[in-house]
Amino acid sequence: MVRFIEENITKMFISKSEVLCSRGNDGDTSAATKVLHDFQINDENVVGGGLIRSWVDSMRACSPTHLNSFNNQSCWIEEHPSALNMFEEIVHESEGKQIVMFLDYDGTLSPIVDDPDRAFMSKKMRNTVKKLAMCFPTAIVSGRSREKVYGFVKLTELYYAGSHGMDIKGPEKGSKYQKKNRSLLCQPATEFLPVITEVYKNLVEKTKSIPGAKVENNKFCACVHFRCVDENKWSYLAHLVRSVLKNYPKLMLSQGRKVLEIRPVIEWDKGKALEFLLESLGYTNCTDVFPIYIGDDRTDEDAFKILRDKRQGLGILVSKYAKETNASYSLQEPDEVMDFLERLVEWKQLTCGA
Ligand SMILES: O=P(O)(O)OC[C@H]1O[C@H](O[C@H]2O[C@H](CO)[C@@H](O)[C@H](O)[C@H]2O)[C@H](O)[C@@H](O)[C@@H]1O
Repeated sequence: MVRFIEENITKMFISKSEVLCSRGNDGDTSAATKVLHDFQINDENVVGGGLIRSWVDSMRACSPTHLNSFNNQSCWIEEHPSALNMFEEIVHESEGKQIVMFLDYDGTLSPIVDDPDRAFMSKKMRNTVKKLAMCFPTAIVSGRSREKVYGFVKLTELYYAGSHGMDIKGPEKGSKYQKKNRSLLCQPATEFLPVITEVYKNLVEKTKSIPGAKVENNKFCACVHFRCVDENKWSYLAHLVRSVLKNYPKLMLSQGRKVLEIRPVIEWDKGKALEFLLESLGYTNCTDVFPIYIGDDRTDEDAFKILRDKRQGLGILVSKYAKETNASYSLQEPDEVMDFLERLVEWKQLTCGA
């Protein structure tokens, strides 16, 4: 009986009543109840089971091995053409406007790797971003803590928006695009710092028995990595995460690339960070600004949507596969991002002598 429950809970395809009704010959209800308690399955979580299944299904669906089933690839490319192929059209559209660059980090400037602590960007990419920042105001917008993403990028002349935009800092004094020589800092979620620290510790404790699971403290948010966890255990891990989150009504869960993100329930995201940065740069309600946002993940969609809704600038999704997106263009991988950024630098130098 206990084995039956464990096997089925791991798959998350059963409800509490199904477990209790399907008592085996052993009739071991107390053991069943204990296992249910250990896994914290209750009616609320059974309802949440649908949510967990949908997270896990969409995480699976985003794996390259499953991706071919989404839509028609050639149709998607027609709708979201390569930003490299459309380069001339893009720069033509930006004519007479100030380009402002927004770059996501993981999967955009650095390739996706198993170990999040080793997601290094290449020297070539760093050099390209450095040149880019000489031509246009440039911001890195990442789910990671600002300090951590700065540790990877190591360029002082950029704006950094860490923790999904909840921790924004301007470039150091003397940088070309530093506005009015004043330092810039925006941290709309400071009151959540203690709770994030606490939930991070609880998640580490709760998930430590799952081989490959990794919890990352991203300062104003946290995340649980699924990438190195056996796919058969994804539902169980998602369930554990949800059971911890149940005790934190002011935190919410969202999904990224083989990761569940834990964030404060505040109206702030990468889209708001983009708006804040444009405002700080003096481009509120301006028609002569052309923001370009490049990102690969669901959290980047908030920024793509702002640009689409405002009909301002454009979003570029980094993906080899067809995905639902608010971006207008696509690039397949970080190497293509680098080529696109290089072309922008060359174009700027040719046309304006940056
Ligand atoms: O906004 P981003 O800069 O894209 O950050 C989002 C998350 O990126 C990192 O996780 C992702 O990249 C890892 C390294 O390649 C990969 O192992 C993981 O599966 C991806 O989800 C980062 O570790 C997270 O903290 C960020 O939230």
